[in-house]
Amino acid sequence: MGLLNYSNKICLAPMVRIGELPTRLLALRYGANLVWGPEIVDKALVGGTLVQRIVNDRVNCIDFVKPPTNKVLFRVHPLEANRLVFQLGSASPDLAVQAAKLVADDVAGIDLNCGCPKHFSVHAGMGAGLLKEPDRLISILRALVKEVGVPHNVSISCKIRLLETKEKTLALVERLCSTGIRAITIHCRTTPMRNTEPANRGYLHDIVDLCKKHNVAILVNGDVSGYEDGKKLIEQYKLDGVLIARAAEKNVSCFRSEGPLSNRNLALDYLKMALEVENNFGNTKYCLTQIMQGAFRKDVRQAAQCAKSYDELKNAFALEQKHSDASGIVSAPGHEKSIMFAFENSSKLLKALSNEITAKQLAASSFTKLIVYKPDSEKIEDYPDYNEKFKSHGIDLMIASTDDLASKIGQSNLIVCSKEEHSISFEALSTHKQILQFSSTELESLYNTQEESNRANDFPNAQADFFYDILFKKIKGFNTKKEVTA
Ligand SMILES: Cc1cc2nc3c(=O)[nH]c(=O)nc-3n(C[C@H](O)[C@H](O)[C@H](O)COP(=O)(O)O)c2cc1C
Repeated sequence: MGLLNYSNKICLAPMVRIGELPTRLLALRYGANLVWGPEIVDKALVGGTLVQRIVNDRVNCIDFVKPPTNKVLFRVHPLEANRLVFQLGSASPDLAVQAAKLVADDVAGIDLNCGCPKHFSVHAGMGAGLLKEPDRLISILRALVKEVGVPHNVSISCKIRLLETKEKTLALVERLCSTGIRAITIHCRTTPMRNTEPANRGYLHDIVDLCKKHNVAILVNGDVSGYEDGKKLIEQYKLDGVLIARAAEKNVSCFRSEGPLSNRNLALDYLKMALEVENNFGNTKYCLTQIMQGAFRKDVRQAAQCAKSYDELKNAFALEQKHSDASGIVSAPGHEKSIMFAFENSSKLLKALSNEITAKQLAASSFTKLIVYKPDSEKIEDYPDYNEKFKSHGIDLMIASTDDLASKIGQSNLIVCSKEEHSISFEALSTHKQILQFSSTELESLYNTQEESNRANDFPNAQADFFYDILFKKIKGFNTKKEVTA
């Protein structure tokens, strides 16, 4: 999967119950760069019967299920590729390695929880219990790096709390940096401190300097309220990134650069996402009722709280819609619109699109922003600089990377994407975007035609008509249609 790049990242912190798939996917859609899953203890994966890895075609996910009940322990979506960190609870190098190996090929990072102050964790020598036994903590990290990180090409990290004194914290960080881990998250509170006490960043600069000296990424957690605050802290303390927990628990759209959504709109997005990925009903109800607090009429909240099935949850929302039209979350395209192209071979596509006819057609359909998704497999140098060409038609050209794919999908009014790229079409469809899909064979003919035509200087020619006909017919019609597939 390739090692994680932790630099300049605003991330969803690990949270049991909250950090299941719907929250993670929404966090990514709203702009989070990386997402941590909820802590799962090693024994849940390897104790008794081994967890099984199952490809779930129905929701296009990988499920880790526990026989004999086959309860889903962890569900991973392809949209999380390169951006998902699995958090492990462990007190033993052997168990940690066995458990981490089971998920290593489906996640980008594995993080050891060394900060949970809860009795069940500390009592078993896990979480903050590890801070009291640094030798064991170090041996777990070394084992994870050697036996999982290196062979599976997955990044190993840990999340710790401050110790009682600056000297003790720095001494521990120095030891952690020598284990081969790639990142440390520091929750700026000591173990006895409750979350209601303000985070202590008093000597954060020293911790940052130490990590930088060892080339280990440093991420900070504690009282980060959202996108703006995160960016400010990254700059102020020269951090690699920040992790946001409670602010995201309350409203996961805190990752949006343009500010959070109202809890009403968020609740609707959450329910739709939970349905799309078939999230466990009990978990959906728990997360949803948290989001709904104070944001819905009392009778609606009560109906949600009493719901025993997804149908009953939907009925609760139907009750709400009697009072207000909640369909406003599917934003109507305004005057200025964005179009996004997302294919595996986008540099070729951009070359094929960069002709006068395309630019004029896009401008005629009021598109002022053209977003082209650059998959990780392509180099930015492969993208010719067509900015001026499109600019002369009043269109801003923007190249989006995997990191900001979800947020760019969120900003687009129409998404033209590959039929084979399920994660893109999933995100586009679940955000209720207009979507137009082409297969790679259809596109291939466009590329080839364009290359021939370039040589003959007569683009587009008759063979490209197929693609262009469908594309522009649909683009022109897209205001009135909800979903478009070629
Ligand atoms: C509901 C909830 C669940 C949490 N679960 C985890 C967890 O699984 N692993 C972990 O390392 N920290 C967990 N934490 C702690 C947070 O990741 C974070 O360290 C803490 O809340 C401080 O960050 P904040 O001030 O942004 O909330 C949890 C916190 C909350 C509120």
